[in-house]
Order: sequence, then C-alpha cells, then structure tokens
Amino acid sequence: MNSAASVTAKPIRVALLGCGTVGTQIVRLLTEQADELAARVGTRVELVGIAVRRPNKHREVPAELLTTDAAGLVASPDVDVVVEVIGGIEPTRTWLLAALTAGKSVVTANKALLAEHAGELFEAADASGADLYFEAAVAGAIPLLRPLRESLAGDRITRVMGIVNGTTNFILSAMDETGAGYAETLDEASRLGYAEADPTADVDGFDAASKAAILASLAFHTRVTAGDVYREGISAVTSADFAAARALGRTIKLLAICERVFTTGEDGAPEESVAVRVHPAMIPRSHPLAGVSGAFNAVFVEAEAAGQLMFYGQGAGGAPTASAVLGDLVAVARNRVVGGRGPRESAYADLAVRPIAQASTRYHISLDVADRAGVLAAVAAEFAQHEVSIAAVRQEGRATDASLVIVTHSAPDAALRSTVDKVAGLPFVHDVVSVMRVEGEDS
Ligand SMILES: NC(=O)c1ccc[n+]([C@@H]2O[C@H](COP(=O)([O-])OP(=O)(O)OC[C@H]3O[C@@H](n4cnc5c(N)ncnc54)[C@H](O)[C@@H]3O)[C@@H](O)[C@H]2O)c1
Ligand SMILES: N[C@@H](CCO)C(=O)O
Ligand code: NA
Repeated sequence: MNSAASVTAKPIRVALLGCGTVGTQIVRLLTEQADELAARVGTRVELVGIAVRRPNKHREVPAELLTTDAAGLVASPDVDVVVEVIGGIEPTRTWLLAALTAGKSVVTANKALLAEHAGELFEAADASGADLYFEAAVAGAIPLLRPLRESLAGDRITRVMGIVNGTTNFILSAMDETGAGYAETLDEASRLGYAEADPTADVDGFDAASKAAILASLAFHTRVTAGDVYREGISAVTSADFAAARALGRTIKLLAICERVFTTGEDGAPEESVAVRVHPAMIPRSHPLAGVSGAFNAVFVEAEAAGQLMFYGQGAGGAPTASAVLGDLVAVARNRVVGGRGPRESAYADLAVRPIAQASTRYHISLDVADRAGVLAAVAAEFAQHEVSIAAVRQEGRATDASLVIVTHSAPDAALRSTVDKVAGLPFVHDVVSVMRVEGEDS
C-alpha cells in the first residue's frame, strides 16, 4: 500500500485506558489497519500507552506499551487523544476530566459515565477546545449517536424507541424461542461475552436506562441523567407472561422509550417535556423490533421531517464495539489534523422530565377469575372508574374458572396501576397471571 506516502502531518498519539473485551479489539484493529487509518486521517494514529490493572495478564498486546499508571499516562505530554474502555464512574471521570481540561480529545464507550456526567465533561471539552465522542456507549457498533448529533441536527425528533441492551434481548429471545430458564440463558450471555462483569446492570435495566438518558439528551437537546429514567428490568418476566403474549400474537422485549410530550399548562399555554422509560413490553410479532433477536440492538427514531428511521446491528461484543470506538477515533484525529472540532453538547431546550405516573401507556392484563355471571361487568366497572378505556377483552371458560385477558387503550400509567391493584383485590379474581405494558400498536 502506498497510502503512507501522502501522510505528512504529525502523528496523533493515543493513550488507551483499559484492555478488556473492547480494549483488546481496539489494539488489534489499530495495529492491523495502521496504514489504512493513516490514509483516512491524513497522519498516523499511534498507540503510545495502554493503562491496565495487571500487566502480566496482557500477553496479546505489546508489553512496552503497558502501564498501571493511568493518571500518569493521561497527563503525559506525549498523548493527544485518550480512549477510555474501562467503564464505571470513578476513577474514569477524574481521568477524562483531566484529559479534556488539558485539551486532549476523549473517545469513550462508557455509558454509565456519560449518563451521569455529560454536562461537566462537555464543559471541560468546551473550555479547552477538545472533542468528546462516545458512539460506542449506546448500541455498540450501530451508528446512532452521531446521526442524532449530526445528521438529524436539522430536524425535530419526536420519539426514540428501541432495544439497546444485548444481554437482556438475548435472554428474552431465548425465553421466547426455547422456553429455556432465566439463569441458564444469562450464563450463556456471559460465556459469549455479551454480559458485562456484573450482569445486574443489564438485567435490572441500569445499562438500558443509561443509554436511554444519553439518547433522550441528544434527541431532544436537553439534559437527561440516568436517575431521571423510569426503570424496570427483566427479572420479573415469567414464562406465564410469554404464554400470554404468544396467545395474542405478541412477544416481550425490554424497550427504551424516549418521547417528547406536548401538554397544556394550567394557564392554557402549550408546554413541552420529555418522558424517558425502560421496561419490558409486549409488542406484536409483526413489529420490526419483534424480529430483533439475540444480542442485536435496534432503535426507531421518529422525526418531523425525516419520518421513521430504523438503526439495526450488533449492540455488544468486543469487535463491534471497537468498530464504533475506532470510528470516533478517526473523527477526532481528522479534527486535529485540520484544526477543527466536532459538535458541542446541545442542551439548550432544558426540558422537564415527566414522571412515569403521567406517561401515557397501555396495559395487557391476564387474570384467572371465577366463571360466573357478573364477573366481567365488575372488572370492567373498575376500569371505567379509573377512566381507563378497554380496547379488547377475551374470556375463555374452563372447568371451574375462566381466563380473562384485557388490553387497554392509552391511559396515564398511574391510573392503569391503580386499576390493576383494585382488580387484583376483587374476591372473584383468583390470580393476576400477567401484567405487561403494550407498545408498538395504535393506541
Ligand atoms: N463489552 C461490550 O459489549 C461493550 C459494549 C458497549 C460498551 N461497552 C463499554 O466499554 C467499556 C469496557 O467494556 P469491556 O466489556 O471491555 O469491559 P472489561 O471488563 O472486559 O474491560 C475493562 C478493563 O478495564 C480494566 N481496568 C479496570 N480498572 C482499571 C484501572 N483502574 N486501570 C486500568 N485498567 C483498569 C479491567 O482490568 C478490564 O481489563 C465499558 O464502559 C462498557 O460499558 C462494552
Ligand atoms: N452489556 C451491554 C453491552 C453493550 O453496551 C449489553 O448487553 O448490551
Ligand atoms: Na453506537
């Protein structure tokens, strides 16, 4: 290849923090594609140090680059760009703030950090003129954050809905397809490298909530942090829920949903806010998200002018995530070569976040009830009392009792919850078999 001949600028010197699942793949790609990357950037991209915890564990990377002194590596005058793939809030927050303050651009895959501290990281970047890129933090390899920050910056995004956690999608797909148990499928996700060191971040929805916060912030030009996101994980999803879903031609997915909400204030003036939530939901099998299985991710974006867009691909795994990191690294390196910068934080809209109780949702409720006259009417009366409109009812008599399935129209989540609580306490309701929100259909 003669591409190196056209490369004349000073090399871009890169420090890598962390060399685990993703970091190892970054080193591999940087090494294998060195000449091509140099041609694309206009100068060589050189790895000058790798901060790790235990150097003798990393036989696959050049030993002379390894150090246990991450802070020292970040502070080194020989570093232009810091790539962080350790994860967690501290000490990475301190190191990345130090890098940005010193004018060093940062590329990170760290959703937990971005979902909590984007504001101060961007402030540090703005103060020094450095870049902050984090495409790998949401939906791994899928180009999603840069399309939101750049390609769709001229449009108004109204809704973002998707599957953004590969581990839970893998588990839910397996529960649906094979009927396998929860623990068994979680083990397999870990073995394949999809699950992070502590799987509770995935199964309890923390990982998806961090990603939802990042997506909502970028989509609606406001600041949403992980704590603003309503979160339910998948640990309470049962085979009875899947059976109930299957009976109605649906499946269950863990969805991240970010919505722009338009309401009228007490003074009659129009008000705008955002609702951001992560929870399992039933969706029709015909919905494009229903076909997203295993560790794949997919995200729908609805924008006023663009209409509907769908982003699909590998949301986890070493190499796919490293692809997104390398893409960001090329972008910040190019910016350095021409003396430019990528986009700053855009949080001007400063929108309030609505609590889940006020969010408009639909429920699917499956009950075991006594099979006698007046039961359906009494259950329906509870819904009417809470002003929850019923969209469909299916009742099936059995020997001594009956199965009653109710799907509602959209209603405030708080009203739906109170209705279910009331219905569960009715004397002829023997069991609440399944309660699940419904998405992806007309309300
Ligand atoms: N694995 C994925 O599929 C994936 C996908 C998207 C984003 N991410 C994100 O990428 C980051 C890295 O994920 P991973 O899967 O590679 O994790 P990992 O646990 O495999 O690797 C992290 C590495 O950082 C090292 N480390 C921890 N503390 C350190 C310290 N103080 N100094 C130096 N090294 C230290 C660990 O020893 C480990 O080798 C996380 O932020 C994660 O959320 C991962
Ligand atoms: N643990 C995450 C990795 C990607 O961020 C997942 O399962 O999707
Ligand atoms: Na991505």
